[in-house]
Amino acid sequence: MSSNETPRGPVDSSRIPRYAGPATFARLPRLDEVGTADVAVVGVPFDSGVSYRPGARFGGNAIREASRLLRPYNPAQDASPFALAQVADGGDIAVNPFNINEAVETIEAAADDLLGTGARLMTLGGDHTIALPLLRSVARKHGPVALLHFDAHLDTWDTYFGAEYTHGTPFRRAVEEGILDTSALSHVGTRGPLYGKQDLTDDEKMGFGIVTSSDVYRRGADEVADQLRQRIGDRPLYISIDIDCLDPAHAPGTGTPEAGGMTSRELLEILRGLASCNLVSADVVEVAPAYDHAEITSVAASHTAYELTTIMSRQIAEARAK
Ligand SMILES: N=C(N)NCCCC(=O)O
Ligand SMILES: [Zn+2]
Ligand SMILES: [Zn+2]
Repeated sequence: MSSNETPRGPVDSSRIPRYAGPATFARLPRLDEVGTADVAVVGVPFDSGVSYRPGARFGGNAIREASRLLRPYNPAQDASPFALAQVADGGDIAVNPFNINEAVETIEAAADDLLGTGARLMTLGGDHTIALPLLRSVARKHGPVALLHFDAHLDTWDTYFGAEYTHGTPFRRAVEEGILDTSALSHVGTRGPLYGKQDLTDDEKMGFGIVTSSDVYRRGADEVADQLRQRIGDRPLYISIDIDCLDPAHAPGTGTPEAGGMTSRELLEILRGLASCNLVSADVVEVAPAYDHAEITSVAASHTAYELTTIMSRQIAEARAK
């Protein structure tokens, strides 16, 4: 979208019932209907990298379905994200479910294409394996990026069954490849049993700081967001959200649930506290609708993606106004 064009927004739910028609994220136009977008929302139907329950390949479409109820004005950030910038749904990346190496390459190439048009990426669904190719592509454009990783798990393990590309290993690979800015790496929402104490030692050596789910509970979302914001500064930032950062009460529909997690309110509040960060792209992963009930998980995921797209749209509009 050029700066003098008005973005094409979502379908008007006061005229066309919000449950009618095929689902795009937030009822936004498809990318092919608008040509190019400032923020491209893209599904990544891939879950061949999981160590436990499969099903995150269906996450993107479940989030799109749950996002029908989102409305155009976000009072928490005092912004109408879809009027400030062109946000559009780019459909799904067609990923090989039988060959993880090829899937990783396909995701990286698709992300390169989209970022090459000038869009920021907001990906929906998939297992956490997909963060690696997305980070590779983002780092190719911006250089090593700061990473905020919301997750019950560290995802900095080495291999599973000898496999390097899995949903438990993307961030170790990313550190090895030099695509992360190791002065600004944080896990948020971490909890649950580990394989050994060494997991934490290894993770710290890679440069990660940890804000556990109990830290969030004790210190509160505002203080946590302030601390994260200071650490990130004005570096280009990638936010990766594994929906299992939430307590299973707030996100039952996921593959590796752990008790004692954050509430969806805490997650959304922390994200709002990061609104001034230079968010270049983001993902919401590990939504597995087969284990969901009443769309609890996909509703939480859709609101999470809404806050993230609001942050990106506001920044795009601010940069244009300068
Ligand atoms: N949900 C993600 N991304 N990772 C979980 C890995 C848990 C494990 O198998 O030890
Ligand atoms: Zn996880
Ligand atoms: Zn994860």
